[in-house]
This record gives sequence, structure tokens and C-alpha cells, in this order.
Amino acid sequence: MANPDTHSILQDLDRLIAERRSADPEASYVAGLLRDGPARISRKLGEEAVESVIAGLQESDEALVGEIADLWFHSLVLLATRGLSSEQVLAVLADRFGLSGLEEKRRRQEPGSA
Ligand SMILES: N=c1c2ncn([C@@H]3O[C@H](COP(=O)(O)OP(=O)(O)OP(=O)(O)O)[C@@H](O)[C@H]3O)c2ncn1[C@@H]1O[C@H](COP(=O)(O)O)[C@@H](O)[C@H]1O
Repeated sequence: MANPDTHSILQDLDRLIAERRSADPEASYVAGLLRDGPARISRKLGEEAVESVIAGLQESDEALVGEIADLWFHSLVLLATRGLSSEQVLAVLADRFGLSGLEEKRRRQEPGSA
């Protein structure tokens, strides 16, 4: 399969992951994860998060980028178990764009902003 455009890779992966619902778990890593369900996928995501932390503390740039790729990929698989996709996450990031994290925190802490 040809390498897809990096700009559409999240959407391409969303589509591929959705297609793997009907694939053979013996032939597809994603089909195996989806068969095992959200508990295994969440554990896998936790492992990838820990590996990312370790890479961030003491490994090469290349290792860190690879671990973050694993983390993002498994995040997409977890979202797919609920019929969600990268689209929702990208929309949240787009909504937040330009809003300072400090300002957002201040708004959350204002009385009556529960
Ligand atoms: N992007 C990825 C991708 N990134 C990481 N991985 C897999 O995620 C796993 C990462 O786990 P670890 O680093 O812990 O390695 P491991 O010890 O082998 O993992 P486990 O045995 O613990 O599961 C590895 O098996 C990687 O191959 C991925 N597997 C698949 N994809 C994409 O998903 C598509 C569909 O994959 P299949 O369903 O396998 O066809 C592929 O064409 C790719 O585009």
C-alpha cells in the first residue's frame, strides 16, 4: 500500500481501523485489539504512555517520535471502540486553539463554572 499523505493520515487510519472490525484477528493486529475490547486497548495505551514518558526522559528523538506514534495509533483504536474518531479530538483542539491554557484554567475555577 502506498504511503498516504501525512495531512490525512489520522482520517486514513480511522477508516482503516473501522474496516478492521470485520477482519480476521489472526491476520490483523487491529482486528485482534478490537476483538479483545476496550480494557485491553486501554492497558495497551497505558503501556505506550509509559514508554513515551521513558523515551521523553532518556531516549533519542527518534525513539520518542516512535513511541508517540504508538500512543496516537492506540488512541485511535480506543476511540473506535466507541464509534469515535480523530475528528472529534481534532475539533476539540480546534476549539481550544488560541485559548491560553492559563486562561482556560482560570475560567474553570471561576465560581459557578462547575
Ligand atoms: N500504525 C500502526 C501501528 N503502530 C503501531 N502498531 C503496532 O502496535 C504494537 C505496539 O506494541 P509494542 O511496541 O508494545 O510491541 P509488541 O510487544 O509487539 O506489542 P504486544 O505484543 O504487547 O501487543 C506493535 O505490534 C506495532 O506493530 C501498529 N499497527 C498497525 N498500524 C496501522 O494499522 C494498520 C492496520 O494494521 P493491521 O490491522 O495489523 O493490518 C496498518 O496498516 C498500519 O497503518
